[in-house]
Formats: sequence, structure tokens, C-alpha cells
Amino acid sequence: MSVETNVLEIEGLALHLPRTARPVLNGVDLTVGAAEIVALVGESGSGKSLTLRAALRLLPRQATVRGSIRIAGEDVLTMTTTRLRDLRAGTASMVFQDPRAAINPLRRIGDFLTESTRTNRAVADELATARARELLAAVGLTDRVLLQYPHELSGGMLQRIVIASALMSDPRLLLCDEPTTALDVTTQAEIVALLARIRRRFGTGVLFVTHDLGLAAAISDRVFVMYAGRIVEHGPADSLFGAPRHPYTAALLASTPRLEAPSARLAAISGQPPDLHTELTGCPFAARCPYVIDRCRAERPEPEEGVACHRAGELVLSALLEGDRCDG
Ligand SMILES: Nc1ncnc2c1ncn2[C@@H]1O[C@H](COP(=O)(O)OP(=O)(O)OP(=O)(O)O)[C@@H](O)[C@H]1O
Repeated sequence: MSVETNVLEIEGLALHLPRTARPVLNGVDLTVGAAEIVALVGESGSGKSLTLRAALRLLPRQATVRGSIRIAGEDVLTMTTTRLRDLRAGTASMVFQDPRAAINPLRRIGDFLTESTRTNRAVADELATARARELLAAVGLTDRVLLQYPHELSGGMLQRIVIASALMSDPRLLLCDEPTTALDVTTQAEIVALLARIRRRFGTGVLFVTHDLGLAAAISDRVFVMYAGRIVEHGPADSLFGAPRHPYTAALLASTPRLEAPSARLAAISGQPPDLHTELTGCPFAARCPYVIDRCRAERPEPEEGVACHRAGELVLSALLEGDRCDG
């Protein structure tokens, strides 16, 4: 591993699907450190989920992949399927949007929590149950749920159980795909607080995919902004949200409701992201960018100091962002 503390290192990841005009992921670079929460944000269809799934080689059939992915130093794309299975059962775990889809409705929660640990790690029943109790406490639930069935519990409780289950193997990396989207706002906030406690207590690195910038700001240390399969900007959450440097980040922020001004009229981003049948030359955001110049259409900007924009050095987007909002 090139940096000892990184639990996930993605370099130059490109993914091509059949019958498309361009790669669905194109040169993605992203890292997650130990005990770090990293958010991956962007509009629907930008490639967030595919990036997350690629980390565990959960790829669509016939996808062609280039680049490198390392989890805790191990090369995911070249490892054997046996090693990959062990990695998925141990070093890295995934949490999806809908907890009900992840839990067998016919099994008690206790069995759900302990069965993969018993099978994959040959751990004795008592030890697995002791670990399940410890993790239930860590996610704020009592042992009582061990004997309950999924239908007896709320969506928020089930998502806590899914998170407890993901932690059973003591993973170094937790991959979360919109884990709070199906939950109400209060429960959402509880799950966010829970993930923050978990990374402190267990040192787990978390990659958190969301299209909700407010959530990303609340939870993450660093943020990666994705557009049309490319990372257009990344950096510490405070500076990225306080002073965005890519026009797309600024546009996303301008279209996000703010706590301090929830009734302010939001500036929707005009136009649509390019679909996979559109070939792209130049900057992928050029067709929708208010600051576009000829060079943007002709030449693809490479990331420099965390931002891929030809005009990053001259634009002051935080000021423009305020101007884009009007009280309504
Ligand atoms: N298995 C697949 N086969 C074909 N196309 C796919 C497949 N999975 C995803 N895609 C396409 O790849 C693009 C990126 O999808 P992805 O799910 O990664 O986006 P996303 O940013 O996570 O969006 P959302 O927030 O809606 O989940 C989309 O255009 C999607 O239609």
C-alpha cells in the first residue's frame, strides 16, 4: 500500500459497458483513510454506485475495467475469486439503501447477525452471539431484537442491524450506498451520528455515496464530486462546501436547500447530464456550465490540486453562489 493509512485506494478506474459511446467511469481516483468518512456526491446516473460496487468487484456482466483498486493494500481487480470472497466477508462490508432487501424476512435477527460470521470464520455460536450483542449495543439496540423478526422492527432499526451485521467481521472499510435515503429525516440523522461513532470506535474507513449534499456536509471529512463518470472536484468537506472551485460543485450547492434559509428559491442546474450514448470531448460539464469558454469544449481538463476545470484559477464561485440564490 502506498500510503499506510489508506483503507481504499482507487486509481485511474475506468469502466466500459457494452453498447455505450463512452466509459461510464473514466479515470476515477479516490482514497479513504482509516477512520475517515469520505462522501461521493453527484446527480443521479453520474456513476457513484458503480464506483462503490467496483471497489468489491461487484460489476455488471460484460463490464470492462481498467485501473487499480486496493483495499487495505490488496489489489482487488487481480485477486483470486476465493480471496475476493474472503475480502467481502471480512475486510470490507457494504450497506445498501433498503435494509429490508438485505435481511431474510423469515429468519430471526440473531441468526441474521451471526450466520455469516459462523460460516465464514468458523466462529463458535457463543462467540458470534457475544459479538452480535456487543455490536447491537454499539448501534444503540438492545439484545431483545436477537429473537425478533424483521417485520417487527422499523426501517431505522433494521438499518442499524444491517450496519451491526456489516461490522461483525471487524472490517477496515465500510461501503455505504445511500444508506439513509429510505429513512425519515430524524432516523437519517441518527444513522449519520451512528456512523460517526463507529469510525471513531472501530477505526473503520467509510465511503458514503449520496446525492444529498446536506448529508455529505454533515457526515464527511472529505468529499469527492462526480460528474459523468469523472471526479471533477475533491477536498476537505469544509473548504469544498465553503468555497467550491468547480462550477458543477457550485451549481449542486446552489440547488441544495440550506438549513439557515430553507425557503430560499433554489437555482436548478439547467440541462441534463450527458447519457452514455453521448461521446464527450472536452469538459463533461461544458454543455451546462455558465462559465464555458471555447477551450472547455475542445480540451478535457485534467485534475489539478483537486479540481478539473480550465477556469478554476480565475473563478470565485463562493461569491457567485450567494448571487445565484434569491429569497423567495
Ligand atoms: N448493470 C448496468 N448495466 C447497464 N448500465 C448500467 C448498469 N448499472 C449502472 N448503469 C448505468 O451507469 C450509469 C451510472 O450508474 P450509477 O448507478 O453508478 O449512478 P449513480 O450516480 O449511483 O446514480 P443514482 O444516484 O441514481 O444511483 C447510469 O447511466 C446507469 O444507467
